[in-house]
Amino acid sequence: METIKVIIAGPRGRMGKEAVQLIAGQEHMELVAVLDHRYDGKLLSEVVEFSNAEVQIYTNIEECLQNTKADVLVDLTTPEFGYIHTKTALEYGVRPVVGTTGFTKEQLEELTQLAERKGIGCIIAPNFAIGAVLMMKFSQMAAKYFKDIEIIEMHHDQKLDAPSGTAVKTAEMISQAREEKIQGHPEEKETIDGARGANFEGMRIHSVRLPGLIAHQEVLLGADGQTLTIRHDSYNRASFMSGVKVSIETVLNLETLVYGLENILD
Ligand SMILES: NC(=O)C1=CN([C@@H]2O[C@H](COP(=O)(O)OP(=O)(O)OC[C@H]3O[C@@H](n4cnc5c(N)ncnc54)[C@H](OP(=O)(O)O)[C@@H]3O)[C@@H](O)[C@H]2O)C=CC1
Ligand SMILES: O=C(O)C1=N[C@H](C(=O)O)C[C@H](O)C1
Repeated sequence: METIKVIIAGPRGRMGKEAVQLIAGQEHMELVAVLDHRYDGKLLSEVVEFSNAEVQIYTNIEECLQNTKADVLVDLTTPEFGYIHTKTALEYGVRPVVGTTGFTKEQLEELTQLAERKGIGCIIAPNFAIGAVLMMKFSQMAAKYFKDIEIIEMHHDQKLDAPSGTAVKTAEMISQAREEKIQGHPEEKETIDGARGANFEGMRIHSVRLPGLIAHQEVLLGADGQTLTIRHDSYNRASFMSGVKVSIETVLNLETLVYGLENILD
């Protein structure tokens, strides 16, 4: 297998650090540069404690892409910059693997069209953990029989986007198996704004943010006299790394944008 040259954007972050370690452990992958918004020209090992990655930090994405001739850019940054990085990478013919969440529907559509036009692969995966993908698929299956659904996503309090990318993807997948439905009492009133959560085609999404949490989600499905709860927990960021690895390998063989890890797993 040929060596896959990888750039990581956001290498000092919680996910980015884990991804740097992942690449270091792969014989068929090489970290050729990292993209940050600080420490231009320094080595990653100089700015991240316990890192021995002797790889250059770039703060300018175009310079980074031109100088490194990478195959794949892994983005683990913020909704604002993740979108810019993905778009720029596609324009330069570098395949993005994007874990960053919080993109709008319009941004996803635009990136899909750009990848199509360029004829190169891109993977945007709101959740790289296999258990989370199964939770979404099981919820979609159950929605055929249980039409009333509430999603409770629970994350650490440093998270920028709400609802989480996983919750949005779950709701989108469920909506393929269930008609839009008004839930709860048709005349219910919120006496405190937001009490019933966000409304996605009648499904309710509740976002919890607390220190101590990492990434957790429950999908509650109700029917006459019974409820079904489908829950997934990530207890560390290593839980996401097998999905990052398979995405880096798979994106090389794609010619379009794929949104969701469920679309590339066997
Ligand atoms: N798909 C999945 O399975 C998962 C996705 N995520 C998503 O990944 C993203 C990152 O999460 P997490 O690691 O927890 O967040 P962190 O805040 O820990 O990391 C983000 C990193 O990006 C850096 N950054 C900010 N702006 C830029 C920029 N312009 N260029 C390069 N780097 C930049 C930040 O630097 P600084 O701190 O100096 O601002 C920080 O080091 C989020 O969108 C999150 O929702 C998270 C977990 C799993
Ligand atoms: O910010 C996080 O931490 C996570 N973000 C992703 C999301 O928004 O769904 C994936 C996972 O839940 C962790």
